[in-house]
Amino acid sequence: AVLADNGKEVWLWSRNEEQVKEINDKHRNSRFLGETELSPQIKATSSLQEALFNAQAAVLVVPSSGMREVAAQIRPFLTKEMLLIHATKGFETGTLKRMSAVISDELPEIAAERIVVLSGPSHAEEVIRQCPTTVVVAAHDLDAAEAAQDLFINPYFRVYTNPDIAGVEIGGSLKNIIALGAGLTDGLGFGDNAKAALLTRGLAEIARLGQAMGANAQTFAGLAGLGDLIVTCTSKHSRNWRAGYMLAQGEPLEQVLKEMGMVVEGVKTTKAAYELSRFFKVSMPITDELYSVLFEGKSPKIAVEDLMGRLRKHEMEEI
Ligand SMILES: NC(=O)C1=CN([C@@H]2O[C@H](COP(=O)(O)OP(=O)(O)OC[C@H]3O[C@@H](n4cnc5c(N)ncnc54)[C@H](OP(=O)(O)O)[C@@H]3O)[C@@H](O)[C@H]2O)C=CC1
Ligand SMILES: O=C(CO)COP(=O)(O)O
Repeated sequence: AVLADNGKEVWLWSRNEEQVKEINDKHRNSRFLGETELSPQIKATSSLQEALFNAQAAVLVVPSSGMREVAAQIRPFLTKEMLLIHATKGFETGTLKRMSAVISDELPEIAAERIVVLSGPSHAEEVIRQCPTTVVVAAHDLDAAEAAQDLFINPYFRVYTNPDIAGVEIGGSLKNIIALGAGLTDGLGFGDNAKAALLTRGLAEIARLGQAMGANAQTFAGLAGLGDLIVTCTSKHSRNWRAGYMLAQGEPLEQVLKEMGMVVEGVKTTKAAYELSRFFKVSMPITDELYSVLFEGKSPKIAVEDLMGRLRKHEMEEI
């Protein structure tokens, strides 16, 4: 919608024929956007070849679990000049790779300089209403970042550049763990103090792992770090927050995910971060407790008690 508002011809690709038909015939995507009318400049297709024909840029936004498969599928239709922008938040299960690395694996002929990450505090439900939104585009190459900035920027969608791809991907992914935790503490009826504690100490462990993985600490104070953490932990639009809230009501994880019907990246990301924290030998107490709640049946209330009862320490201590 942002690209169409900027006068671009936009082709959406979907594997769902009914969705394609609805977008083309009625200019609506009712499953995700209700009655909102889409610009007629947005066309849909179930053919990747058609979607990518003569394209200046491809924007990949499937859930992290589908990124490798979709990147491989688009390979025959890419040109070297095309900009590859992704907005997916998460790591690949098993390999623990960031999404830009998964894309590079599958598209070896695309120069790393053409890969751009778009991230930040941006719920689709508000962007479609043209609510003022700020995001960041990260690329190794400033020209590529500025080309992506040019495509998206407009009076309601402000786009900053940042050279730190790792930091932007890691910040956007790890905040979903803390958002699950924020939903849990809200669901348990704990107040604003608990939420502020979770965000602040959550950001500390996000930055700790991020720096160990080669990211710039400053990125975590920016839109892809603190910004996205705030929007996801404080909004009812957030699927991760909602999933945490439902878990606190005692609903089993499988049922929560089924009811949501949309991706809750924080679940897989908790497992990935749990493994990454051990690989990089970084302490992530909130992630550890969430791992126990999600995958080991620990009671959320006991998890909070255990976090509060940890050994006393200095606020700036590394471990
Ligand atoms: N929604 C938001 O506001 C934001 C989302 N993101 C990130 O974007 C990514 C996608 O999120 P979102 O669109 O909200 O997720 P949803 O679950 O709402 O939608 C996912 C869409 O991707 C399709 N899909 C899933 N896997 C594949 C695949 N292998 N091949 C083709 N299509 C596939 C699904 O199709 P089907 O219905 O057929 O399964 C569905 O249409 C996530 O990483 C999320 O964190 C980032 C910023 C904001
Ligand atoms: O990343 C998002 C907003 O920036 C969307 O968060 P959820 O996936 O929790 O809905």
